[in-house]
Amino acid sequence: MIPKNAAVNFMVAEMGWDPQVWEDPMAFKPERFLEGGEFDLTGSKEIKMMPFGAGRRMCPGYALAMLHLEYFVANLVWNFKWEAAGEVDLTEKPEFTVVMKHPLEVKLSPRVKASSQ
Ligand code: HEM
Repeated sequence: MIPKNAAVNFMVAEMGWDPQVWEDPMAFKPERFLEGGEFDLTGSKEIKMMPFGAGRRMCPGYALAMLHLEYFVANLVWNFKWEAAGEVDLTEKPEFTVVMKHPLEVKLSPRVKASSQ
């Protein structure tokens, strides 16, 4: 029984580390977020992650935010060549949010496009 006026916290990060929720949770597998993958952002079928909250008060701007983020990342990949400048170490460090213990260093170079002028 949850007492009246109790504050209820969801352990959102733990959800992401739970092998009962995610297959091989610590593996870097971005393809799991492809359409048709094990990823459900709205939590309509089940709640496996909740970056935009869940339920009736879920972020109403999530579709706009996702469009913007996809557009932003797509442009970064389209306009720049990304190469690791050293060893890539995905070890985590908890701060206000979870950050990389050894920050990623990249070598960025612009993808030169043929000018139309
Ligand atoms: C990456 C971008 C964003 C993230 C991670 C995010 C995340 C969230 C989260 C976690 C909540 C609380 C949901 C809950 O209480 O269960 C929320 C609420 C809300 N968000 Fe977002 N949001 C984003 C972008 C946006 C955008 C672009 C808009 C508007 C254009 C927006 C408008 C709102 C509003 C109005 C609420 C309050 C909804 C309510 O209380 O009924 N958000 N958002």
